[in-house]
Amino acid sequence: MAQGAVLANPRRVQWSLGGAVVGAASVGMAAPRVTVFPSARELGPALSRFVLAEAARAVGERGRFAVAVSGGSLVSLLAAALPEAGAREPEHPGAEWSRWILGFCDERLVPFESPDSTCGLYRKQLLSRISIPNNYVVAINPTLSVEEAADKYAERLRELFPGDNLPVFDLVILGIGPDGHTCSLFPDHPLLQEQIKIIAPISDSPKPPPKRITMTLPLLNAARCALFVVTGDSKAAVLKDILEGHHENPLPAARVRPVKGEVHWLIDEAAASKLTIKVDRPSL
Ligand SMILES: O=C(O)[C@H](O)[C@@H](O)[C@H](O)[C@H](O)COP(=O)(O)O
Repeated sequence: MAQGAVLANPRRVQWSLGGAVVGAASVGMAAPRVTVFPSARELGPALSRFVLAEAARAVGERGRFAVAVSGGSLVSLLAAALPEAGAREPEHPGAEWSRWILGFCDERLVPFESPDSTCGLYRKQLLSRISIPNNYVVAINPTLSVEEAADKYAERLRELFPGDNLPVFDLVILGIGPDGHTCSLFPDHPLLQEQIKIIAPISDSPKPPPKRITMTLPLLNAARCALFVVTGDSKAAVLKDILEGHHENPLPAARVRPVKGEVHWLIDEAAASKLTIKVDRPSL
């Protein structure tokens, strides 16, 4: 059982942050669990506890932890908290980095040296401090065309998930844009209808740079757990729409509903400011 996780019953797992339960989920239910923190400062340690608990559960059950991460502000949030948590608890079963497979929920088609490269940023800020084996960091080949890069990425994932019809990540960690995009899946984009590809190219991303590859909804919704991390008042309106709106044409982030998995939201008070639904506020 993942350290820090208290199994209330076979269908519920609770995550603790120094004794305070920061979230709970009924395994198999898609109902999102929303946990609100005063600011990113308090959210960071809870994020690393959550990730390490998921990692411990995966390693305990399957001997490895397959996680996919997004770009943007998530990079610095993870880099600030994860290495420190791992150093604080080197025996934590989730901190056995050699058991990790790290993929990217999306990636920009730029050289790794570019400040726009998500993998480049993770290499600099996180992977220089936690030693995931290089061949288990699934990076794109940015020298290919965006179509080829997407195909090659999908091929590599299928190699790493032999026997899975769809690669099943233990955890996908997502952000949202003010327009409700997640990964590089944008509102009203044809990619939202993609049902065959697991990784798709996009050349007209409204968020620069324009050329990217992205996980598609079938792949995201095959995950065991989807975790959204959202901070800042610029996300408050769209977050209300995603969590409380009932649309014929849901925003991309609202379409992430893992078929057999959980959805969690770790957000700060600024992003939560327009919500009326029930949320958890851990006593820190
Ligand atoms: O590489 C990217 O651009 C992302 O994967 C993207 O989907 C990001 O998660 C959101 O745009 C939120 O970004 P912020 O958290 O920086 O607002």
